[in-house]
Amino acid sequence: MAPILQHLVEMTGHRDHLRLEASVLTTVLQLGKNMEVRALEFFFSDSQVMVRPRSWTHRGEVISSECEAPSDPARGVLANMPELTECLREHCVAALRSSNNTHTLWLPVWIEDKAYACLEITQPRAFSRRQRDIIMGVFQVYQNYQNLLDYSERDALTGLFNRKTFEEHFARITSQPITGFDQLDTGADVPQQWLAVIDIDHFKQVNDVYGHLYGDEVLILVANLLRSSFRAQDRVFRFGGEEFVVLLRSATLEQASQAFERFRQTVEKHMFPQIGGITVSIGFTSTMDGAPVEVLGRADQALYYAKENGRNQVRYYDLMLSRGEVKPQISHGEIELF
Ligand SMILES: Nc1nc2c(ncn2[C@@H]2O[C@H](COP(=O)(O)OP(=O)(O)OP(=O)(O)O)[C@@H](O)[C@H]2O)c(=O)[nH]1
Repeated sequence: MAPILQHLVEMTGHRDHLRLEASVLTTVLQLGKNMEVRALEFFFSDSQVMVRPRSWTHRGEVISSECEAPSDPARGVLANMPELTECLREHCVAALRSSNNTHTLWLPVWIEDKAYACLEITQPRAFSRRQRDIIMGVFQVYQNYQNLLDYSERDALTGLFNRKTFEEHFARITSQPITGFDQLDTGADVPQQWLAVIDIDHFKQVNDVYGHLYGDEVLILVANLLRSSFRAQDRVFRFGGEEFVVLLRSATLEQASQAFERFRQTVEKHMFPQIGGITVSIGFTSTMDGAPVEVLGRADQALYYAKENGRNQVRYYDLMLSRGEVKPQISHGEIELF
C-alpha cells in the first residue's frame, strides 16, 4: 500500500482525539522535507483568545504538552498571529504566511462553526500546488473523522459529553498534574479534582404540566448554564434524563464548594420561558480515592441526601461522612463474595 494511504488507514483507526491528532502530525510530516508540524489549541483566558502548541513533532516523534492550557508557558495571544486571526474570523479553510525562508500554512479544525484547534505546517521552501492539494486531502479526512468522533461523544439534545465518554475523561483528568499546587504546601485545603452530580428538582412535574418539549428546552438551557458556569478545562456531561456530572479541575475545597454553590444560585435565579423558576440539587466529592464508579457513588449519596432534605442545595460527601450523615461505601476490594 502507498505510504500515504497506510498512514490514513492508521489515522482513522484511532478512537481518541489526541491519538488521532498525533497520527495526523506524523502523516503530514511525510509530505515534505524539513517540515515542522504542530497542533495549536485555542482557548479563552483573561477575556482574550489565546493559542498554544498542544502537540508537535521533533525528529519524527510526536510530543504532547503536559501543561493545562491556561498555565502553559508557551501560550500566546492569538491576535499576535494576524493571518490566522483573520482566517478564523472569516471562517476560512486555510491561512498562509510566507517570508524568505519560512513558509507557514495554518489549517483550522472546524467542528460545526467553531475551531478549537488548528494544524500549523512550516517549511523552508514555498508550498507547491501539488503539495498543498495532498496536505488538504489528508487534512480533510482528519477533520471529517474528528467530527465523527466528536458526534459519537456528544449527547444529541444538549451537545454535552455523553456518559460513555466519562471514564476516559475521568482517567485523563485524575492522572494529570494539578496546577497551582505547591509540593511544599502541606495545608489541608490544597487544589485537587472534584466530581459533582447535579439533578434538576421535580423535573417530572415540568414534563407533566408543560409537556416534553418544554422539558427538553429546560434541559438545553440548564446545559447552557453549565457550559457558561464552569471553566474550559473542567468537563460537563449529561448522564441521561435530568442528571448532569461535572469534573472540576485543580480547585481547593473552598473554590469547589463556591463553584457548585454559584451554579445552584445561577439556576435558581434564571427565568425559564413559560415555566419560571426551577432548582437543582448537587452532591459532590473529591476524585482522590477510588474507581470512577466509587467516586460517582459517593457524589450520588450526597445528592440523594440533598433530595431527601429539602432539595435546592449543595452537599459535600466527605463532610457528611465525618458528621455521620452518610455511611461509607464498601469498596470493590472489600466485597466478600462467599
Ligand atoms: N423532556 C424530557 N424529559 C426527560 C428526558 N429524560 C428523562 N426525562 C424525564 O425526567 C423525569 C425524571 O423524573 P424523576 O426521576 O421522577 O425525578 P424528579 O421529578 O426530577 O424528582 P426529584 O429528582 O426527586 O426532584 C421523568 O419524568 C422522565 O420522563 C428527556 O430527554 N427529555
